[in-house]
Amino acid sequence: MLLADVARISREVAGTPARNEKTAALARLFRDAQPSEAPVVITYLAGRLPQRRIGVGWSTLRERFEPAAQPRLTVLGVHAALNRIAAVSGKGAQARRRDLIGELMGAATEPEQSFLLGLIGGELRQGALDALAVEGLAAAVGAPADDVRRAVMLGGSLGAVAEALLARGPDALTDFRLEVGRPVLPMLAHSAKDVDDALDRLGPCVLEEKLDGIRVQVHRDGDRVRIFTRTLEDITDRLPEVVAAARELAVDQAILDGEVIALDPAGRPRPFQETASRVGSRLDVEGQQATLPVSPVFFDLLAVDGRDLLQLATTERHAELARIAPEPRRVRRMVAAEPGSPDVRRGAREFAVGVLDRGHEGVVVKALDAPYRAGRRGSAWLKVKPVHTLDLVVLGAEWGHGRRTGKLSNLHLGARRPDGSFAMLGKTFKGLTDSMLAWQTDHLRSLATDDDGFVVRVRPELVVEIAFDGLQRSTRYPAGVTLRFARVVRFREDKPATESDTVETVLGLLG
Ligand SMILES: Nc1ncnc2c1ncn2[C@@H]1O[C@H](COP(=O)(O)OP(=O)(O)OP(=O)(O)O)[C@@H](O)[C@H]1O
Repeated sequence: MLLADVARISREVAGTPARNEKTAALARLFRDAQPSEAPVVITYLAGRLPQRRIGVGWSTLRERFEPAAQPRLTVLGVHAALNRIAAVSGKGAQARRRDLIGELMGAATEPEQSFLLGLIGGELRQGALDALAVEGLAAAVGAPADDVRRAVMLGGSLGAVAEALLARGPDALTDFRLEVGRPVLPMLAHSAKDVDDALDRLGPCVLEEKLDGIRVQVHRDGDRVRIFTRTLEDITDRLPEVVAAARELAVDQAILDGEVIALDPAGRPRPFQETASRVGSRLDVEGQQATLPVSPVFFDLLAVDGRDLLQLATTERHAELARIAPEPRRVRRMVAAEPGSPDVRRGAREFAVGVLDRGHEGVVVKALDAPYRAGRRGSAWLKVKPVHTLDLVVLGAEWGHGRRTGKLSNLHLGARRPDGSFAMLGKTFKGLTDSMLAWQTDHLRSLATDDDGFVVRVRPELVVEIAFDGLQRSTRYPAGVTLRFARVVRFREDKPATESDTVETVLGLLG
């Protein structure tokens, strides 16, 4: 398949507001794709690079390259070229990368050049593309879209499902079952205003402490244990104590959902940043384990000894979890089977206060009869936190002055639009400690697409959690609102930009 075909369909999809036209265009493209091309085509359409980063900076991308007259670049050829660029390292790497980009751009026509530049610079991102691609793929192979969606959820990757479907048709869907060792996307929560609001919306439910750690999915098969993050990254080697804890469970095979968290000797949580840096680090694991051990605390069980529990009700899954995991390895919970009763409501409020007193973040309230909806932000789980924060995406940062000279400081913050682009909501440098400033300067430089000496624009990938005192209407910002007294709480490296808060959520807070 030619890159030109992908670039053309990408423009068509972005250019029409009609969902059925978008899906039809994608279906046409998939019908023409070879199975092995599908995973790359899908990431390109979503505006992502399979290599994630290729180490090419904005100064190279800004250069003009003479375009080719005829389209002849193939998708797999471009993929291989970008792999070569990503692999360049050592002395003279910049110049070598520039040469390779020059070769690639020189072989591209003008529309292909602008597609490639958008792709490498992160400007083509289309957040909703994966959902559309599922529908396009289903239409291309004649399979029900729901079945394709479920296969993606259980297979962990749209690319793998697409490749199998294009190779073998709808029969391939039976390959994608819940399997120990293969992670699935976790179920996510919506927000509720307070405990009463959550009880009203859910009916019979269970309240659980919301631990402020890092979400993990732990797979155990005999002695083999694997640990995955919420973005399905394998972090087993970083957490030997979690592996050991999983081996102690009274079970042979299981998939567990939970949180890892660093606790002090009294069982109170240590600051989130400590847990996050421990989980994020591959260096000196043994030393770190000695100084900052983390504990897994589980709240769900997806499979046990060959049985898939996803369709079972919360109550039944929790009963199975209680059977295999001892109490300290499970979150504390309180069942509210009759949420209409004043006593139960009072008890629920007291439970939430007790959770905060123990230093945790809030509660997650879950409907008792709900199945586990992997990969979905379902309305069966509602989180209640006393401090409202937003997870926004860094769009750029300004060079600091005075004490902050040479550091990237004032952050430009964006909320996600339905089409995957971002609307800037405001700026802040409040709440940033010296070590956060140093970290963000390094990190944002690696995402830079432009630097005019005042503002560095970056690929919209870094999520930051922002506290604020309220919203105010503003004609200066595109969504018509800005944040009052915004301050950075922490970086959310565990959260992809596609799951950051949306403009709709922000406008909903205006009341
Ligand atoms: N008992 C619990 N049940 C479910 N999730 C929990 C629980 N305790 C802590 N968590 C964490 O809270 C998150 C639930 O909120 P959500 O699904 O919206 O993810 P999030 O956007 O990362 O949320 P937040 O930023 O509030 O942690 C989970 O991803 C998980 O990491």
